[in-house]
Amino acid sequence: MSILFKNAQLLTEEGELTKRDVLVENGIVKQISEEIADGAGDVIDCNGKLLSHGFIDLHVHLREPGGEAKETIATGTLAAAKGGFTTVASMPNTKPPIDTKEKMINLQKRIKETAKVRVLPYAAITLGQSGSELTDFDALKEEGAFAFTDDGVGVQSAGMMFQAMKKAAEKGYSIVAHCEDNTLINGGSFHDGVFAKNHGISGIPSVCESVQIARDVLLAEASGCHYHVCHISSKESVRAVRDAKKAGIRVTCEVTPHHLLLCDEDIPELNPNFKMNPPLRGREDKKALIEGLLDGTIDFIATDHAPHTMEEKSLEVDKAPFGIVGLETAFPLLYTYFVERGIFTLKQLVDWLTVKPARAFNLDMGELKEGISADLTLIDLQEEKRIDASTFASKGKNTPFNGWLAKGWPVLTMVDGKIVWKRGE
Ligand SMILES: NC(=O)N[C@@H](CC(=O)O)C(=O)O
Ligand SMILES: [Zn+2]
Ligand SMILES: [Zn+2]
Repeated sequence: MSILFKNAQLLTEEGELTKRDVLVENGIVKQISEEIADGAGDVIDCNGKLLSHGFIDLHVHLREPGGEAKETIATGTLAAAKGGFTTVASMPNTKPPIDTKEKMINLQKRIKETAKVRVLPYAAITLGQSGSELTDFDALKEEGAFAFTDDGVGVQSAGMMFQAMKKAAEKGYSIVAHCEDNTLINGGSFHDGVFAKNHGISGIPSVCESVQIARDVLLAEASGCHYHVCHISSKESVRAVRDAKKAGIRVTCEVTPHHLLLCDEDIPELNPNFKMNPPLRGREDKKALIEGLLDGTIDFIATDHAPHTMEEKSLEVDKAPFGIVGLETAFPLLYTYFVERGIFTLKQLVDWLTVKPARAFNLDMGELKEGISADLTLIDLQEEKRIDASTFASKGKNTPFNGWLAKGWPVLTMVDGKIVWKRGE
């Protein structure tokens, strides 16, 4: 079984685009050269489109088990494939949360049966994500847990977090944190900034996140564990991570496309599609996130794809759940609003979606070169269209970007040498 990609554009180490042919054989990238003659297998004429290593999203919510009305492994991973992602890491805040070996075994079975792309399942740090008792890390790891997180809630007690980190450090596991101090949420749905003020509502202050990051980097230092911060959103948080990295602490962090693209001034009205956790912060915060990516404080981009049903998102804003979808719009939005505007280079953007997340977690993937598993995505950088949530493969249509014009749409996604999604099919 072989597939030959003809006339593709590949990014070089220096960030230049060069024309190459790429031969995939038995699931492996067999050869990359200027010209490869047609053989017995299929030929795909890329016609100058960008061929990249498949994108890696280490923060998605697939909602199975228990949340199938919002998303399933099948629909979420099809959405991933449509967005050019070949690997996603799924969050364990399902119903019930993935906190025991048995639940992990069942989840792995469902992944095997229904996933369209690679899925790396996270397990919970604490039983029921309740913050009071650690899960059995070793047993969960044995069943393929990717790392440990209570995403959806912060681990409230420093003592519990320290225990988790010490245990993780012993075995070389990663602790991944949603940072949110429950005593500082303030009953808010939006950031404690201009939007909340204009609407006379209470907001979630930045310290709600940053105090927990500051606490955790010190715990990471004392325990020696690899500590990763989810969806970093405020300028103080970026500073805390920057200082920690300078001090030699093993901390990494991710930022979402929506926190890079939007701030609270962009929220048009009390609209649940602009409600997510952490909230869209101020203009200065958005600027700090972009700077943090550019100076290496922020390691990579992850979508925090968080689908909810139309019914849930039609509730009044304070009753609607937090979260927005992101898999099918991440690349075109970032390409259009950052690369085309000269803020990021194409190489930087692709690295933040491929090799950078892989490196942060020591995954042996992320670079397009001979010998790798053929996880590839083909992108039409010229195609421009309006985002239309009704066409999403995801069950979740909850996006603040509906109607936005964006360029750079994936047209084909391959995992392990198999085409898992192709435009028009
Ligand atoms: N990001 C969100 O707003 N929501 C996530 C939870 C989370 O990522 O914290 C969800 O599970 O819906
Ligand atoms: Zn979270
Ligand atoms: Zn999340």
